[in-house]
Amino acid sequence: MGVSGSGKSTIGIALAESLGLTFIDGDDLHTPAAKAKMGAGQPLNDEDRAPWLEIIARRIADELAAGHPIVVACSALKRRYRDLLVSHAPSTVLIHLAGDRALISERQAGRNHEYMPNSLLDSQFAALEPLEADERAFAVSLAQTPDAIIADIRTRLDALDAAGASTEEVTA
Ligand SMILES: Nc1ncnc2c1ncn2[C@@H]1O[C@H](COP(=O)(O)OP(=O)(O)OP(=O)(O)O)[C@@H](O)[C@H]1O
Ligand SMILES: O=C(O)[C@H](O)[C@@H](O)[C@H](O)[C@H](O)CO
Repeated sequence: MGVSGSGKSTIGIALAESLGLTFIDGDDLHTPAAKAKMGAGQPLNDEDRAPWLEIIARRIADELAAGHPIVVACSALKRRYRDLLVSHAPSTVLIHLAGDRALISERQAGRNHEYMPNSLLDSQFAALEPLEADERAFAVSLAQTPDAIIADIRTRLDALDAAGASTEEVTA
């Protein structure tokens, strides 16, 4: 999870490969209308995100029901969004790719996104609610190479496993 440009797709793909799991990018599950709204420079609101989060939550539940632990990239900016995802898959581990706005803005400048303008970064930070202590979650710094981030995540997941928490599905 994290704001636009935090590395969810990049790290999600690499993490899924590293863990031998399927990867699902929440961006691929947006409706054309939602993509058009963001493309027009309008941030999504709670009403816009609700059906999208439901679709992601159902995909997670379906994959887990079929015995396929997965890695999912989803902004999951607000606590109640994360609670919805976790309600469908209680074993979810949320991983926040956290970093400062300047670095993320720099990274956004280096890519051409299908629809997301860099101008929406402030609205992403405005919507972002930091992880809370009771969430089965951790933050990792995005100010590292992708390989270092993957190593960091795997260390933290192993620690969760050692603590007896099975990690069937992670959300980046
Ligand atoms: N750890 C990293 N180090 C350097 N560059 C990175 C790192 N992670 C991602 N990037 C680069 O930053 C840009 C944004 O990454 P990415 O598209 O994965 O973010 P995202 O969170 O999925 O964004 P969005 O939600 O807008 O799709 C890409 O150009 C990507 O190659
Ligand atoms: O929650 C949201 O506002 C959206 O999911 C955005 O985060 C974009 O989909 C994604 O970041 C692509 O840029």
